[in-house]
This record gives sequence, C-alpha cells and structure tokens, in this order.
Amino acid sequence: MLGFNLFGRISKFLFDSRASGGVSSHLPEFNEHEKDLVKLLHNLERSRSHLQRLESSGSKGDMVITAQADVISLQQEVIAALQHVNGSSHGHEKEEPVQPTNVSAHPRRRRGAVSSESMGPVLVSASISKVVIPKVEQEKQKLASVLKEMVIFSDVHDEDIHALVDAFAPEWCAAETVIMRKGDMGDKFYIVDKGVCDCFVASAEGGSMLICTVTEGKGVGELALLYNAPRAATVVARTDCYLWSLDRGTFQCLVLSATARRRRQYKEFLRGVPILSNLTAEELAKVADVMEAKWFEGGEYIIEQGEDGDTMFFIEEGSAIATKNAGPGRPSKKLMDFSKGDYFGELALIRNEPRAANVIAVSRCKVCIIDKQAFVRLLGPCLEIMSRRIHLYEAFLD
Ligand SMILES: Nc1ncnc2c1ncn2[C@@H]1O[C@@H]2COP(=O)(O)O[C@H]2[C@H]1O
Ligand SMILES: Nc1ncnc2c1ncn2[C@@H]1O[C@@H]2COP(=O)(O)O[C@H]2[C@H]1O
Repeated sequence: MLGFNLFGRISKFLFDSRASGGVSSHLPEFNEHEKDLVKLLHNLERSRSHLQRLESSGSKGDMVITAQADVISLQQEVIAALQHVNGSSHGHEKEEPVQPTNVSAHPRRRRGAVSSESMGPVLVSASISKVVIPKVEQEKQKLASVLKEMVIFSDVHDEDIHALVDAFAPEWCAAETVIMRKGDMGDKFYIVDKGVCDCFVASAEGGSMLICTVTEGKGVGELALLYNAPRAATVVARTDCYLWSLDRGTFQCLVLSATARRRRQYKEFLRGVPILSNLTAEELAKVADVMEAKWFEGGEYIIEQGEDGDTMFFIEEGSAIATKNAGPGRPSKKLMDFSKGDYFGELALIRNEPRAANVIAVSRCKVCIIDKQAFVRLLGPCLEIMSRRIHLYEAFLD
C-alpha cells in the first residue's frame, strides 16, 4: 500500500501538473523511486485519456489496440514502480531469510484457468517482502550467469539479478512428475539445474504433442507470469530433476519493469517491420519480450551456409547481404540485400534444413534474434507471407 502521506503528495503533484499542462522534470519533494512512480502515473493518466478519446470517437483497429497496449504496459510499470517505492520505504530492503524447504516433488494442482491467454493487467501484491534462500557462493554465481544468458532477464539491473538469485529455492522432483499443467494458474518460474523436462500441448488428434525440451540451464514457466495467463503447456520431468524455482511475486516485482522498458524500446522498431504488420500491438510486445540484440561488424558472417540454424533475424540498424557459395575456387554469388526492418534466417526454421545461404554484415549491423521456439509460438500469422517469399528464393535453391 502507498502511505497516505505519499499518496496525498503524488495526487497534489499530479493535480498541479494537470493545471500547469505538464509534469516538471525536477520533482524535488520525491526520492528517486518516487520520481519514477510519479512520472509513470502521469504517463498512465495521459495514455488512459488518449484511449478514452479514441474509444468515444468510435475509433477501431490498430490505433485502439496500440493505445490499449500502452495502458497495459504502463499499468505494469506502475505496479513494478510501486513495489520499488514500497521496498525502499519498508519491506523490500528488509531481508527475511527463509529456510530452504525440502521441495514439493509433486507441485499442487492449481485452480483451472478462467480466462483465455491474454496480456491482462498483472495483479500482484504491491508490498512484497524480500525472500532470501541461503546458498553457497558457487550456486549464486552459477544462477546469476544462467539468468544473464536468458533473454527475459537480459534487461534486469544487476542489483535485481542479485535479489532474484537470493529468491530461487531448490526443488527436486522424480521422473514423470507433472511440474505444471496447461490451463492452471502459474505460481512459479523454474530453471532446470540437473535433468530434462518436456513441454506438451494437446495434439489435433486429442493426444499430447511434444513442443519442446528444457535442458540444464534453461528456464520454463515464464509465460503465465509475464502475461498473467494460464499455463500454455504441460511440463513433465523426463528424468529425475533438480530445479530452481522462483515465486510469482518476486518474478513480477523484479522482471516486469525491465520487460516494460524493453517493450517501449522496441515498440517503434517492431511497428516498422513490414513482415510483422499483421501482428497486434499485444503480439508485438510479446515479440519484444523474446528478442535478443546482437552487433556484427562489417564483413562478419551472421549466418554461414550449411550450418544448422535455430534462430531468425531482423535488422535493426545497418545492412547485410545474402550470398551463395559457388563451389571451390569460385566467387560466391550475391543473392539479396537486407536493410533496416528486413528479416532473414527463417528458411532453416520453416524447412528444418541447414542454412541455405550466407548472410554477411555489410556495415556495422545490429540484429534482433528470435529463437525457434519463439518463432513457432509468435510468428504463426506471418508464416504465410514468409512462405510466399521462399518461392522467390526457389530459383536460387538447389
Ligand atoms: N511453444 C510453446 N508454447 C507454450 N509454452 C511453451 C512453448 N514452449 C515452451 N513453453 C514453456 O512451457 C511453459 C508452460 O507454462 P507457461 O505458460 O508459464 O510458460 C511456458 C513456457 O515456458
Ligand atoms: N535466394 C536465397 N536462397 C536461400 N536463402 C536466401 C536467399 N536469399 C536470401 N536468403 C536468406 O538467407 C538465409 C540463410 O539462412 P536460412 O536458410 O535459414 O534463411 C535464408 C534466407 O532468409
């Protein structure tokens, strides 16, 4: 809860800002966390008014969807900022050591889903106390490096990475344990420390279909917590597993503000990518959540013909070319130019074949990378258009 005093000061400040037509950047009477909160509340107020104006003027389509997504994303940022404000005044700074529990080998079945998968406002407790599960230094370092490798944690500040590491709890489960069930509410995010888990969804024939395998050092169960949605798949331990689990409250408190920042950062770029123009603002936000940015120098190979490939790329800055090897001693043949907003590397994912061409950075080039899992989950609506372009390649393919 916001203290009454702070609530009163923020309300008065926003009222004065409304009267003067803008929020001052100085905000002398607030500390750093409070300043963030005030600015976010001000932006949320503006976004809500914008949405209301659109709705009352009868606007439909992309503009309304984009405005709704802005409101949702700002609500999430406000919740995260509230938690920082509460944390800095009480609760979060105070460590509450928790003894490691000897894992629930069979996680309890949760209440069934009541809503379809959507990016609803995330309802989290605004006052969350810091969880600290004692760990040896080696475990902490390993967990921190595993988190830094994961796209969803890549924008989380270092101090929050430490807090996340503290909050992970060890769990053990026997082979064939159902770790989470599709449709249930999500209570935890997991990292596989040792062992292997499989993710299943229902197949068209009514059985279950394996959609991916989670190996050591990989995470599972983030979607329900990121999007406040029911579990999107059933996850079963294939072998006995040692897992690290992170509670929903800590995940949302420490990860959602970074996610919202990243969505803002990529929003304009993704809106301008032609192949993604079919996606709604909500779907674009999900694409932003899974993208990993990487720089390549001019002349560097982004893709090498013949390699196995499990990622596709969008150019955010710079340019690249596709070339085809023409055989020993013969110069390679240029196939295509790529510049900002173009994509490549989809062919190996669609056809399950090695890379059909080289892609080489012409100038220093920033690409956004999406892995196969995310490609399958998020880019379904674009597949038809991509498949049409593949026909254009055909002239060059063996
Ligand atoms: N294609 C996929 N669709 C849905 N969930 C997936 C997929 N691949 C892996 N998963 C994982 O399975 C998890 C099931 O629970 P969540 O929806 O919380 O998060 C999900 C992802 O971590
Ligand atoms: N004529 C072409 N033939 C094959 N791939 C091409 C061609 N032109 C561009 N490409 C891109 O180059 C990429 C190389 O990796 P992929 O085969 O995964 O996907 C390929 C396409 O995105």
